[in-house]
Amino acid sequence: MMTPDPTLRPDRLPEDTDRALRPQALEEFVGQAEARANLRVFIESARMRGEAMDHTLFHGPPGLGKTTLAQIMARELGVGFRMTSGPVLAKPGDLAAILTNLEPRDVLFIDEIHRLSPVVEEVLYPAMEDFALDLVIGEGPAARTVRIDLQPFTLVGATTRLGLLTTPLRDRFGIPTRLQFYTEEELDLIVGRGARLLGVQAEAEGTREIARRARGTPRVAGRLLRRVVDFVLVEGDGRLTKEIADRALTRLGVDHIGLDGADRRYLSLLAENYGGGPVGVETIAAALSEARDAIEEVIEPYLLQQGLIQRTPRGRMLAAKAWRHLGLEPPKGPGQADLFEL
Ligand SMILES: Nc1ncnc2c1ncn2[C@@H]1O[C@H](COP(=O)(O)OP(=O)(O)OP(=O)(O)O)[C@@H](O)[C@H]1O
Ligand SMILES: [Mg+2]
Repeated sequence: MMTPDPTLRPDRLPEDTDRALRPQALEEFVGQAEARANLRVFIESARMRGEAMDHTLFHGPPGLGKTTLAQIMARELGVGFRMTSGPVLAKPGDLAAILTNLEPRDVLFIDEIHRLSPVVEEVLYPAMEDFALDLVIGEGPAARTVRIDLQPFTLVGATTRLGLLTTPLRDRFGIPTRLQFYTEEELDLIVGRGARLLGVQAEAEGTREIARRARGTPRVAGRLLRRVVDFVLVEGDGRLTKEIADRALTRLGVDHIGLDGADRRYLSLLAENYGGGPVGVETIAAALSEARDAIEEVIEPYLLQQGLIQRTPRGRMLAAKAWRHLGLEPPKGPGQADLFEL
């Protein structure tokens, strides 16, 4: 079995290899038409009023542009950008220090906001609602609460797991925005732009091939592009063609619909060990030796979107399309009948 290349996964690398390809303005940002159109209005309106834009929450699978959009928002609003993340904010004081140092109308970006600890989250409530910080001074019976005013700011939260956000936090975002997987056409534009930025001559069929196999995800498209460019330079004649893209991607274990080794291991497990399911996600995680979170956040969203698997109350099931993709006949046993009962 082919070991999946970890750098092809849409989740983050320690160092951000995406930086050079990251769009800087809303104008350059491809796709997410609805979100983009709405953001344009809210940004413009905030600018006209000279006020901080409403708090915004981006949610969706990794690599679809949440961090990118947060940075673009700050730039288009013409304000400062401060960035932190849920797990980094260990104590209420950590967040308080950041909040008291914000300039008027700044964007504060909190990544992985579903991983904020409850005591830190408490600090956010009055900050988001009233631009205020409630500090407890002293201890025991002498303790009292002092309210400190903050500069008005825009909190931008990002999460791959909307379901893990507490309701009070979720309710405080005026602009919740779900990011969708990208279409092949949109990814084609992103790959074409990337190729130009990397100074590579690309044929239309070549960028299209990468777009088709990018798992609906700009981050994956960017990584595949860089790998293909390596092949173009070393084995090709300097032009990114469909043939060299196909050869490179096949060598990297990315199949013709963009599934990588980990995706295929997931599908094969369901087919070969469980007759197509239903199988609980814990069982799948244990069998694949992957964290349950990684399965739910990284692998499954795309397989679900492609109609390769289904989520049922009793577990995950392989769809007919996945059986065919694996080159197998879908069984006509009771496993499949379950699908129609639901
Ligand atoms: N619409 C887009 N057009 C062009 N490139 C994009 C677009 N969206 C994202 N990218 C590229 O994909 C990379 C990943 O995007 P980003 O880091 O914003 O994803 P994310 O949603 O924050 O992911 P995570 O959940 O892992 O934090 C960016 O560096 C950028 O190069
Ligand atoms: Mg991000």
